[in-house]
Amino acid sequence: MVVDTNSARLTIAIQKSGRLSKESMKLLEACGVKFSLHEARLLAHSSNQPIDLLRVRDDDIPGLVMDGVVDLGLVGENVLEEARLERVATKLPAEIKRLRPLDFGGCRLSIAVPKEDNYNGLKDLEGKRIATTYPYLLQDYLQRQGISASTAVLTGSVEVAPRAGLADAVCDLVSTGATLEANGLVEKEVIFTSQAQLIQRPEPLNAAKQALIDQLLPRLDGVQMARESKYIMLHAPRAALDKVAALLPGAEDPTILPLSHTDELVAVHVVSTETLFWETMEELKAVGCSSILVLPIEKMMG
Ligand SMILES: Nc1ncnc2c1ncn2[C@@H]1O[C@H](COP(=O)(O)OP(=O)(O)OP(=O)(O)O)[C@@H](O)[C@H]1O
Ligand SMILES: O=P(O)(O)OC[C@H]1O[C@H](OP(=O)(O)OP(=O)(O)O)[C@H](O)[C@@H]1O
Ligand SMILES: [Mg+2]
Repeated sequence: MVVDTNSARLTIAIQKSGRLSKESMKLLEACGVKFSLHEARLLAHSSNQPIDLLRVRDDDIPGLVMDGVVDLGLVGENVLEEARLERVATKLPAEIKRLRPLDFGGCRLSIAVPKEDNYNGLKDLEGKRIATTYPYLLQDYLQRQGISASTAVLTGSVEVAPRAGLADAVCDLVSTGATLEANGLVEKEVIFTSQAQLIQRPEPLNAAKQALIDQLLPRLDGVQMARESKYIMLHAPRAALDKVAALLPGAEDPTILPLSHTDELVAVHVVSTETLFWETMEELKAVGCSSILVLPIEKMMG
């Protein structure tokens, strides 16, 4: 199969099955791009937009975008930077355009050692062997820190390497830390922090594709902004409005509405760009607010 990048159809590469797949699909759907997916199919056509999805292993996404085989890709920064370093080292094209950071796939790449080790700092890794799926990111970091250590490259089950006698330490992705803990490892150095990114191939796109992207990006911003925002409604004592405004995080220009049954209370409606914690709701109640509602927002446009 050859994807025709000169056609009017925009091609987007996403992870077929893994940590980023569901969120990638959800985001595109929230932007109004519909797909009816056949699980086994590599290429899926959108039913309402001239957009095709190429579903591949995440490791292949940076190369597909850098080589101009697809127009856009959704991929973790860790995989992107690893591919970039590898391609620079092997003199392959490594340019991409970064369009947007995405609000999912947050994790860090960390060096961890067995919990029984007496680790006192990076110098303890000198001359050691570190198991990782990210040899270029790891060596780039070690070099900058002036440490010389060897790498054992494993594409999976990195965290079992020390117990299996394959390495002294690991350099692996961490989110909650549960995987490290379950394998008797302790996180010592964060070498890279990552989240998913929307990337574009470096050459300019034809007018039809560019028009699609120009429509897609504001939608994507609207979806991401809406996810972080809440619509808050409450009744507040007129006399406490200043205190209420100070308590509401990231809330600008609240709408103040009169209530039919009382002059002392007013209804306040406001979009807040930050999470409203229980503690803040309790403080609002303490200054006399009642009927406090926090609602999710689906879409936003300025
Ligand atoms: N625990 C985690 N929490 C959040 N994001 C993560 C976590 N682990 C990995 N990620 C992000 O999701 C990406 C994909 O992770 P996943 O484990 O699905 O990859 P994979 O096993 O390499 O999949 P593939 O089969 O596509 O190669 C990672 O490269 C990283 O950016
Ligand atoms: O700190 P934690 O929350 O435990 O997450 C870290 C784990 O998550 C990822 O693996 P994943 O669960 O995606 O499975 P994989 O081993 O198949 O990649 C990553 O490779 C770590 O092993
Ligand atoms: Mg992978």
